[in-house]
Amino acid sequence: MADKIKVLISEEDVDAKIRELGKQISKDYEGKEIHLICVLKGGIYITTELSKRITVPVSLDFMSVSSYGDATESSGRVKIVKDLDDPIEGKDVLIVEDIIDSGRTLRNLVDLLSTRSPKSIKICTLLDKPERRVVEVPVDYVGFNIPDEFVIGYGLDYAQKYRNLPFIGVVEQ
Ligand SMILES: O=P(O)(O)OC[C@H]1O[C@H](OP(=O)(O)OP(=O)(O)O)[C@H](O)[C@@H]1O
Ligand code: HPA
Ligand SMILES: [Mg+2]
Repeated sequence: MADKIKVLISEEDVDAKIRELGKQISKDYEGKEIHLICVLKGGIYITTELSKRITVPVSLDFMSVSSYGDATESSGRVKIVKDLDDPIEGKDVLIVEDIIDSGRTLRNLVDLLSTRSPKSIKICTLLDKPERRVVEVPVDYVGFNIPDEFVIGYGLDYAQKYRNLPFIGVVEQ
């Protein structure tokens, strides 16, 4: 049976917010270059859209980490599935995520990448669930703060489905 999906944040609102984030980031990094790191798989949609709205020079790399698998709760462990292709030494790194939930994925990632001598590391996330935080993460750019609900769309999956929805939704049980 098809799942019933409720829209939480519309396509128009997501698009407008990403444009806004791109504008702010372009202003904050004026005169610099940004090395964007997309956290696969969830971060892919926001990364591509956001990068199109950034007006300073951008380079792009991908990292794949996984803590959820097909479950709806973080296992607490973060596995590196694919490392970056390029060194980040001396670069202004901006990590791009779809969501921060417990904070474990980004905490682990920031700790790991910090050992590689980047010039700076900042974080941009489309969604944040502050109520769910288990470990502290310094978040620089947030699209939307959302309540403690399991969301899908715009990169976010439920058992690997629904990443391709152009809005943020909730599966109604
Ligand atoms: O703050 P946390 O509790 O760590 O949760 C957030 C992370 O969980 C999801 O990724 P997931 O590990 O499910 O992999 P995916 O991006 O490939 O779906 C999401 O895309 C974030 O990366
Ligand atoms: O709410 C969520 N939805 C999908 N994946 C997730 N990973 C962390 N939180 C979520
Ligand atoms: Mg992810």
